[in-house]
Amino acid sequence: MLAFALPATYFVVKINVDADLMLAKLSPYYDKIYEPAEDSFLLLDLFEEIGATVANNKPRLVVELGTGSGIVSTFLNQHILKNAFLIATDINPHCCHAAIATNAKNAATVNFDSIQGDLTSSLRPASVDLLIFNPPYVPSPFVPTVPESAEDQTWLDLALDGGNDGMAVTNRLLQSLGKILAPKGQAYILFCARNNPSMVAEQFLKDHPSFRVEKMIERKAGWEVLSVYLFQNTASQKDR
Ligand SMILES: C[S@@+](CC[C@H](N)C(=O)[O-])C[C@H]1O[C@@H](n2cnc3c(N)ncnc32)[C@H](O)[C@@H]1O
Repeated sequence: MLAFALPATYFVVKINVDADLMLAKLSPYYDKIYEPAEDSFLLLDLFEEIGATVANNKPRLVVELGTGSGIVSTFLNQHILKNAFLIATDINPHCCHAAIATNAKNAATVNFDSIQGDLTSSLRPASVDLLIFNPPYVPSPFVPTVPESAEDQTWLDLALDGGNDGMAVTNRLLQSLGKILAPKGQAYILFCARNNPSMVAEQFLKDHPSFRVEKMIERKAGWEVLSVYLFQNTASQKDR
């Protein structure tokens, strides 16, 4: 079992990946960023299980989109991918600060940074070897508008509301995946059952014949069923 801690300024917390989570909500970020939850832990459990395989691929640039507290990318940095460069991105600036603090608390390495931005907009095409995204996946009437100032109180609304079918944000990523992944690059994307992930995967494969898609893990979380799918670019450098 792997132990993990978030910074004291954020949560006083020690997480055992399989079990306990104790939060003391004392932080400057509290109420502004997404607290680690069942979806975050599903990703940690998956990477704990397949960590050796992921590390064997020797990804050089690893990007977590929508990093929230930074728990997933810090976990990867600390336990799985010690030689990669990790970028934790989020549209919410408070998450970028929290992710840097979480990493500094746990891994204290220089191979980690954070960028505020919309999905992959700040990244070079064909540059990402490993991409991870736990998106706003909950079906909702609309996707909240992005606040104009850091002081706005509505940043957290962007964490869960995913618009129609909960797929508005994820669909935008899927449309850019073929462009942003490096040759042989991989993306691990989390879905809830209401996103209809098997249908999404089928349609994606029709549009992207050079990809392979596989369901990696699925778990009931309360009344929701969560899963993580791997989208693998099988095109090599030569094919591009
Ligand atoms: C469900 S939370 C996941 C947080 C964290 N990765 C975790 O697993 O605990 C979704 C995150 O995506 C971010 N987000 C929403 N829309 C985004 C966008 N267009 N670009 C980048 N990040 C976005 C939210 O701010 C939020 O931090």
